[in-house]
Amino acid sequence: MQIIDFNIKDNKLEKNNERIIILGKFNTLHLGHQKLLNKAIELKNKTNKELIIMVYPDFNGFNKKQIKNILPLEERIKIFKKYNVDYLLLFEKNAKNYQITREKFIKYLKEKLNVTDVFVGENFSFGKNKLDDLILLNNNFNLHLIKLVYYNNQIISTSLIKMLLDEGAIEDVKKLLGFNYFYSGKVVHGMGIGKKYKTPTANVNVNKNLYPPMQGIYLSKVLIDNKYYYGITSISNNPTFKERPITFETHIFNFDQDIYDQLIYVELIKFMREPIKFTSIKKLFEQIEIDKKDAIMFINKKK
Ligand SMILES: Cc1cc2nc3c(=O)[nH]c(=O)nc-3n(C[C@H](O)[C@H](O)[C@H](O)COP(=O)(O)O)c2cc1C
Ligand SMILES: Nc1ncnc2c1ncn2[C@@H]1O[C@H](COP(=O)(O)OP(=O)(O)OP(=O)(O)O)[C@@H](O)[C@H]1O
Repeated sequence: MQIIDFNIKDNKLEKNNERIIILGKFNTLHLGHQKLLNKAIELKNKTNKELIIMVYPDFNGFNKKQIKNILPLEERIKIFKKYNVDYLLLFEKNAKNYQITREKFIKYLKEKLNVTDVFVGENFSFGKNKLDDLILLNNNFNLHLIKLVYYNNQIISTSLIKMLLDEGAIEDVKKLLGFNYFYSGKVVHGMGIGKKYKTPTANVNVNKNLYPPMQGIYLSKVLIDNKYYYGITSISNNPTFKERPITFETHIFNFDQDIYDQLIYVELIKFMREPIKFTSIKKLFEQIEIDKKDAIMFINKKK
């Protein structure tokens, strides 16, 4: 997969291939996005045309701000590679790119990228004028307008999933994403307190662009070296202790290997409770023992 930084003047791709493009921001990959992607891949396989997907990076070029996404760009790249997408068109939100007219953008797609087919959801628009935008696309390409995917009468959208994450509604998030919300990163050293209380935790250095869920204690599944383990994850600023930054740490069940510096994936399965400010470390670890029992009970029920 080739990553192209959008540039209206450059980015000329070879003419000998016709191409399909999926237009949107794609800040994550929810069930609506997956429908679009699967339909476009069907056409790619049928026609041998190459597939381009337009995505927004984790950066807002207007105010130079980092954006927090449910899937930071590096995770999205891994997924699009698995889908065999040929090109990722990185479209930075900045004044220069936003000044480009729809007509110029369409000309660029046709002449520079040799696009013949465009996939968008029914709610797609370049700006405010949705109907006009769709007519314009239809006049210039084979337009594949994909019906929106709903959950409980609500259109699935990135914004809706972010709202649910803010509430810790991790099980609903899974229904909209089609996969467990997860984060990944290398295991780093913590304070070493957990070990003393028979609860070692894998602290993960998460991508700064990750959109976090509500702080809390979650039942989780951890992927290490292609093998899954259950765990309990604490995402909190550890209110029992003074001025600790937010940490992402997991006590992994039935596991005692040294994994410092190793890349792990942590999938959140169930919200268990909110973090509590305990009056002593002893009380905190008494509660953690209860959490372990609750988690094991739940895991055994699932099996
Ligand atoms: C299952 C679990 C539940 C936790 N619950 C809380 C909590 O309610 N309040 C809190 O201040 N810290 C909580 N923590 C975080 C602990 O403060 C943290 O694991 C401990 O300070 C050890 O940190 P270390 O890994 O840096 O040594 C929890 C951790 C785990 C694994
Ligand atoms: N629920 C959905 N079903 C089908 N297609 C969708 C759905 N939501 C978005 N799309 C389409 O997927 C493409 C990318 O969507 P985009 O990421 O821009 O929107 P979104 O997920 O609704 O995000 P936001 O909430 O930030 O607007 C667009 O073509 C859009 O029309």
